[in-house]
Amino acid sequence: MRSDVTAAAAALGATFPGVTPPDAQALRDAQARQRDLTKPPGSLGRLEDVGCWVASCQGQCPPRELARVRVVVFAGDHGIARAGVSAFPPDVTAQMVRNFRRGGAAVNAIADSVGAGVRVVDVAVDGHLPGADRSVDDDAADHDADPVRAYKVRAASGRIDREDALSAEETITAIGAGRAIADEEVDAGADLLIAGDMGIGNTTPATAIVATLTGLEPVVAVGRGTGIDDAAWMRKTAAIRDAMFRARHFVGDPVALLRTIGGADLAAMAGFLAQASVRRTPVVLDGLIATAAALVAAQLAPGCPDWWLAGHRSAEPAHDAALERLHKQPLLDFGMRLGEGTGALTAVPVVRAAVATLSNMSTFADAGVSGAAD
Ligand SMILES: Cc1cc2ncn([C@H]3O[C@H](COP(=O)(O)O)[C@@H](O)[C@H]3O)c2cc1C
Ligand SMILES: O=C(O)c1cccnc1
Repeated sequence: MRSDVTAAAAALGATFPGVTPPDAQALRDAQARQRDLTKPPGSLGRLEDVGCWVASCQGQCPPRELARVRVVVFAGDHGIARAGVSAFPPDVTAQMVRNFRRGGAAVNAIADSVGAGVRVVDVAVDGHLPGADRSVDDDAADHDADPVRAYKVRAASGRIDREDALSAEETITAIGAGRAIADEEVDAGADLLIAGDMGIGNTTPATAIVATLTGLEPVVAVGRGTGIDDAAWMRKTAAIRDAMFRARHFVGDPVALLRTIGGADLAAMAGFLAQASVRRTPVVLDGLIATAAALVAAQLAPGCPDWWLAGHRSAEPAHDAALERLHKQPLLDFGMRLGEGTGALTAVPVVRAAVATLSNMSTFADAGVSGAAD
């Protein structure tokens, strides 16, 4: 039976109001201020662009220091994981959710180091897998009242090479869940949002979505995920080929794409990323999973990519294609391939440096420093 929360999420639906662009006047003010600061014009390189982007998102120059950076980790299992496409067993998803809650995952460590908050949402974790570690849920005394499960759509999305990931109703509920979560975060004062992922097998639907939307051949798009061997890579490539065939008519239909070859986590992330833009809140994109969801969100709510910055370039080949399609140049290129929001979080200090320089440096006039010779 549906909870009040998921019914409310479904009511939000997949039809988005228009996305308004970041503030053009604040952008011009920021660009002018960059020229007045005590440095040769342009000498801070892309840091200057990032600072200007934050100012335009905030609608003010100089921009405010980021006070509440939040990462929401969308956890969900995928039926395709049973096809041997990952180096790890599906049980790891639920086990990692427990690890996130205890603060022991990479996302927790990096978030702590950059002063960000982490929220985990179980949208489709499978708690009943054969051989699953049942003890992972022991921490939650009352499962129904557990906030991590408030937006649960289903247990594991469908096996996308053979069946739809979601029903039509589940797809709308999942998109609405992501929207509701973005609303909650913005209402609680978030000034920078990150979508993270946790779900064994999730590079398979993410790659299938990116390849479908960018026209990539599966053999070019498929990466090693958690570190699969050649045999698993061949199984994964076949699964992605079959999934792409099932979705071939849905290149222009983002809701159908999420339903056929996405999943509840990807749908919720897409809703979250689109709604952040509706709410005029900047986002740093993470790796392949988040960027696959972003490509779909860009179809759901045209104009939302203006509110996004690419945090890093994942080692996954399909991530590059997705970034290119979004015209995004990533801030970092560290060979990271973890997800969870870790790549985006690692880029947060760069964003903070961009804001700090634009806000706190003196102008030539204030500091009594001579400008460039005529
Ligand atoms: C311990 C562990 C922690 C993770 N944190 C994120 N992922 C990431 O790796 C998985 C995707 O790769 P694939 O498609 O190959 O399964 C997802 O769980 C993703 O969130 C993890 C994976 C593991 C094993
Ligand atoms: O780029 C990502 O987000 C990614 C890559 C590998 C495994 N999990 C996530």
